[in-house]
Amino acid sequence: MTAMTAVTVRVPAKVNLQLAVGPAREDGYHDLVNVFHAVSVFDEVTVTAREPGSAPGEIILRVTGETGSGPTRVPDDTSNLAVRAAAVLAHETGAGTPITIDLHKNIPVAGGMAGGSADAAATLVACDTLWKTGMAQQDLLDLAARLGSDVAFPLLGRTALGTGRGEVLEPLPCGGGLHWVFALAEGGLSTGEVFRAYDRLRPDAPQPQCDPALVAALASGDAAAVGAALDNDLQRAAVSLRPELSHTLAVGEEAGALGTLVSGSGPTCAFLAADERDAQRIAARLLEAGRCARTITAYGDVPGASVVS
Ligand SMILES: C[C@@](CO)(OP(=O)(O)O)[C@H](O)COP(=O)(O)OP(=O)(O)OC[C@H]1O[C@@H](n2ccc(N)nc2=O)[C@H](O)[C@@H]1O
Ligand SMILES: Nc1ncnc2c1ncn2[C@@H]1O[C@H](COP(=O)(O)OP(=O)(O)O)[C@@H](O)[C@H]1O
Repeated sequence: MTAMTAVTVRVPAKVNLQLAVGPAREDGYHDLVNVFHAVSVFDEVTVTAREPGSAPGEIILRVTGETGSGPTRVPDDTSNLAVRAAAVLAHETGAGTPITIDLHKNIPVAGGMAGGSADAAATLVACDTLWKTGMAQQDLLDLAARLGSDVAFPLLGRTALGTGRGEVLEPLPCGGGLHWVFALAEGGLSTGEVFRAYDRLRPDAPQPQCDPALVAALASGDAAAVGAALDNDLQRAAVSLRPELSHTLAVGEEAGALGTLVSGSGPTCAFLAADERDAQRIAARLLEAGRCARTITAYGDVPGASVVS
């Protein structure tokens, strides 16, 4: 049998159906109630073993596709979350052999859809497979949480409730498919800056609570009720940094979306549609109104990071 030399993993983006944010903690993070929902916008991560004799531990990174621009551009050095994920797994297991990581990105960069976290999760799965480290799911989830608050979720995918800083996950049943339109903005927003704007706007933030109406609507697959329950505490903060987002949200509302909200820390706006045709119609209206750079239609929920070859 020949040794495996390359592993490709497909990993989804997320939208947050509820994002309730508590007050700033002493460690600078915020306690969250974060209802993650994985959608059919995928990055692909391929990890390839390099020739024996290459410097051990050295990781080469290549990034293609949606790479972003300006200060939020995807880094192509060791600060890239995918490289950090491979390095952490190698360090924990002692298994790291020289690899090349190819990221093919479709998830909008710094758009509040957790593309970097998705790449890190996919890299953990790809390296675990290539290096045959045989990590238990819970060990991968723990490693993921060390890399970032959002990195554990794309390992699970589907729909899940995240508490703590978002890394403590519990799957939530989603009884029916949901159809989405995402309106992409020019340039990204820094997650840390959005949380800081939130602290200025809500110095009195209460402890976050999960909305039972959303959980019930999801379980029964009632898209209209899910739309009515969508809620994001970071939305005001994101709009305060990018006032034009309020116009984008208004176009979706006028077009009759079942629900509208900023995705996570933004600036991507998410619109829940009744079905795929409705999603195409809302996307066309957003483009006609000239209120976004680009649209993507997608559905959820979808599985988490999985090996495709
Ligand atoms: C807001 C959310 C919603 O899912 O994601 P995005 O919409 O940006 O993708 C997440 O909470 C982002 O998760 P992630 O992007 O992994 O954040 P991290 O790397 O852990 O933290 C980046 C910065 O965000 C702030 N942060 C993050 C998570 C949290 N619970 N409280 C925070 O205050 C901190 O300022 C931290 O320095
Ligand atoms: N693999 C990666 N893909 C995208 N961004 C990355 C990656 N690794 C590190 N980053 C950094 O993380 C920032 C946030 O990117 P991203 O995860 O796409 O957005 P968000 O946190 O808004 O969901 C980027 O601006 C970039 O500087």
